[in-house]
Amino acid sequence: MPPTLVLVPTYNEAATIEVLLTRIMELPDAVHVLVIDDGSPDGTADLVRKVKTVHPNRIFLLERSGKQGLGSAYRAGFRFALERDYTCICEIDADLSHDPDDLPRLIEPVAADKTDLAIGSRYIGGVRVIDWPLPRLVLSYGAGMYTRAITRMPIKDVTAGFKCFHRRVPTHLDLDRVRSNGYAFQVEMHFRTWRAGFRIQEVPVIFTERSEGQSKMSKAIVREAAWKVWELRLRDWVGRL
Ligand SMILES: Nc1nc2c(ncn2[C@@H]2O[C@H](COP(=O)(O)OP(=O)(O)O[C@H]3O[C@H](CO)[C@@H](O)[C@H](O)[C@@H]3O)[C@@H](O)[C@H]2O)c(=O)[nH]1
Repeated sequence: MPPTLVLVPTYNEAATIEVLLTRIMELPDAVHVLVIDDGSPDGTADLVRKVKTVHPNRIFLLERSGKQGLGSAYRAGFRFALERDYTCICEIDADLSHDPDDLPRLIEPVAADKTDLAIGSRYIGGVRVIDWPLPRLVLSYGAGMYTRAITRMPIKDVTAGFKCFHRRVPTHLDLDRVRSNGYAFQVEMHFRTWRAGFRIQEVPVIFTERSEGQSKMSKAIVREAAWKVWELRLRDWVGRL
């Protein structure tokens, strides 16, 4: 497996972060983790430091002051990865809704140069979501239909947060231009990756609703995603993506 960095943004994920890190550490040694924590009041960073004492060379912690958004956390994570020698750069949620055992299935096609971005998809070959309340499932699935209708992006799970990029993708994309901060960050990265001509593959995964902690979904995040797709489409149309 090539040098791989798994980015984990966290805000109040003390209930699950230790288990997540321990499970990722069961993967081959080439897989490292960067947790980007936004000063979680529940002490998430202390727990990361605790697991880090066991794996000092594989776990990294970036501590930021105050909640600055998912997109901002990922931008910082990608910069960290690109300053170092990682070939594969993955994203995963901290709440165990994504199964860390699926990481090799996302890393392998990228490592074998069969694709530039492997997306862990909930919506190919049916709907693979466990325990999501119906309104949340309808919102996520509906957001996908809306986004695809406006952007024409050939991706089923447009808001997926579980994926693996080859480093050539974020190297090519100008991260300073990716301004979305909520879950729209995921849509914007997919759109820019696709429009830049990179290869994208969706890999079926099962998404299980978190049993601990709370989602950071908010009306502001939904609003941002709703107008962002129009902005991306229009920018692309006038050649100023
Ligand atoms: N550092 C940091 N991390 C954050 C912030 N906001 C959220 N996170 C972290 O980002 C991850 C995802 O946030 P959740 O709030 O758990 O997301 P969700 O509602 O379960 O979201 C699901 O749907 C989204 C939209 O479709 C997906 O983008 C996401 O991957 C997941 O599938 C979690 O690890 C959470 O701690 C923030 O402001 N700062």
